[in-house]
Amino acid sequence: MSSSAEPAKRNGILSSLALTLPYVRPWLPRMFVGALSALGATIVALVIPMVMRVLVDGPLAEGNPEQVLPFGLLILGLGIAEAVCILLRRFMVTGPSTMIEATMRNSLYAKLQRLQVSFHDRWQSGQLLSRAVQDLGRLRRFLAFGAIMFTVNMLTIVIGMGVLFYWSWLLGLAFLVINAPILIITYRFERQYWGAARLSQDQTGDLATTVEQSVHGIRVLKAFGRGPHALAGFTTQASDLQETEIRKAKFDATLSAWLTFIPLTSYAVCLFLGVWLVQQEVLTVGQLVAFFATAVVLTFPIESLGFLYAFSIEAASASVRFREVMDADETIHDPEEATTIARPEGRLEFRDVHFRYDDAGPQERDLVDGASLVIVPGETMALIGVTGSGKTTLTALPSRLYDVTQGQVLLDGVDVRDLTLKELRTHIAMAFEDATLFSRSVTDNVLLGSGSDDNPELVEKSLQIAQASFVHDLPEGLETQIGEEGMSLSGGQRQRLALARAVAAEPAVLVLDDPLSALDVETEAQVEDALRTVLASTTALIVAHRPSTVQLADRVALMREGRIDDVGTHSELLARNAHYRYVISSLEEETRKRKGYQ
Ligand SMILES: Nc1ncnc2c1ncn2[C@@H]1O[C@H](COP(=O)(O)OP(=O)(O)OP(=O)(O)O)[C@@H](O)[C@H]1O
Repeated sequence: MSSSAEPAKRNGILSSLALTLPYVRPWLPRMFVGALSALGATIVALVIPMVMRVLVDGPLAEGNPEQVLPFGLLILGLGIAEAVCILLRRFMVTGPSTMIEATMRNSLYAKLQRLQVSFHDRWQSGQLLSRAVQDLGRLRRFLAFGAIMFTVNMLTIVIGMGVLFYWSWLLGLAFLVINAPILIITYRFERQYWGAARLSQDQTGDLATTVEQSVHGIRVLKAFGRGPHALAGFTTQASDLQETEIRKAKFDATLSAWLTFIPLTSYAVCLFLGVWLVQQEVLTVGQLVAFFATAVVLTFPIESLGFLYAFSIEAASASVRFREVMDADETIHDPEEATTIARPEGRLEFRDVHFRYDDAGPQERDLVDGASLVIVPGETMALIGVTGSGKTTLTALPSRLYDVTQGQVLLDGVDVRDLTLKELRTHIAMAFEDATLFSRSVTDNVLLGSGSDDNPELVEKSLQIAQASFVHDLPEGLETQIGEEGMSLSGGQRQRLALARAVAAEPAVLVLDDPLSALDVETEAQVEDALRTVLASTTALIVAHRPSTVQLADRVALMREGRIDDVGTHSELLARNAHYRYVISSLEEETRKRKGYQ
């Protein structure tokens, strides 16, 4: 999903922020105390002018300087009370906001784990990364500071207005009328700023995707000398983001200017009016001082509205972006009433299976278009077909990386959709051509699918079968941390480790999507020999791109135009199927070419 993807319909700020309520709710009492403390601090700040009025109209006007000390002490006490309230606010709010952020981040990560592969096919990694890191950080800061200050400042303004009216309703009214246009200005600001805030967050996600992709593909970029080209693309994206940030800053600056200018204008008008009222003896000097002391207290809350309003909009937009992921449909999930297979035998059946990707055009035929195939327990079935015939796609269906769009995949006669995903994936393990490893130790990588964290015998056995004993020569043996995605290993080494991982899962069914493609022919033969011993008890479906892999199999299934065209032993198919002979001869041709290169 890119920045051009349709963002969720724009809600109001409050309803967007309310999307985080399930995570905020447990902490509301504490945050409420925090808000009360902040309000306490503000009220204390508002009381100080009142004390000053009494001081000015009383002891100072009457010429009693000895009474100034108690007033001074009172103001000092009020100052201390204000500081304590501010401390309490921080204490009450900081912990919850970090807890909320952590809970939301964990929920997001858990959701990403649950979401089907087709979701990840559609969404850019940077968009997910920026939501998990940047948006949630923004929400935390808003909850810890913005939300409380916004509420308190609004309350301060309302209470302060009341106090201004108390000192002089005429001055209060003048103050209110002159400041009223702020409402219209902030309304316009919200409309402009919302779009820019969302755009900037999406562009940040796009930028993160670009960084991620270029780091991931750094070898390709370097090998093809495309670094400068990638940099040019990145620079364009970065300057798009910069432009959006400048637009935001302009909106922000315009609002702040109005929020400074309008209250100052109102002070000037109120000053003239106030002096005149004092001359008319409608107001005392003390009341006028108190009015202005109160109005000064309101200066910061009014000015800060611009910044806090922008902050709220950004947090609201971040909250919408978070929910867009959280609300994504989980199309592949556990059944309501799951069946279980206590002792799987490993009979795998594709029964009239159809599948098409979400982005397939309506006129296109199904990519898997009525495939039927039975693999009996302990059998090794090779799957071959011309490139693009749908072999990889078919192998993704048994473990429900994608769900069939019609038909059934059955394990021991049970529809795979009737098992929990956890159980299904303990029965069926996969190894892919593109071997993905994690930045963890060799042991952790091998045991990833085994359900055990510590099983040295199993690790050793699996490594032997996958001909991956090279790991013992790594600097720290099995405890060596593998670089990100196994980048520190060769392609063939990575594939062998991924194969060891699939073997260590000790599944009833092993699905191997051409996991030996990066191996030299000799190593492949050794792995195949070792696999034969394992596969004797395991049902296996192996996508084959080399004739030697086909010979490992008990039978071969030929895939053609989305169907299983023929099934038989290698020699049977060679004898009776012209298309099979064509596919095999192209595989032989490819293998010859590859050998020529080696
Ligand atoms: N995630 C996806 N979303 C949309 N289309 C896809 C996706 N993955 C594969 N395809 C399309 O499905 C078709 C079949 O791909 P698939 O990888 O299953 O074929 P294959 O027989 O394994 O090919 P090869 O032998 O080259 O590995 C291709 O045309 C491909 O473009």
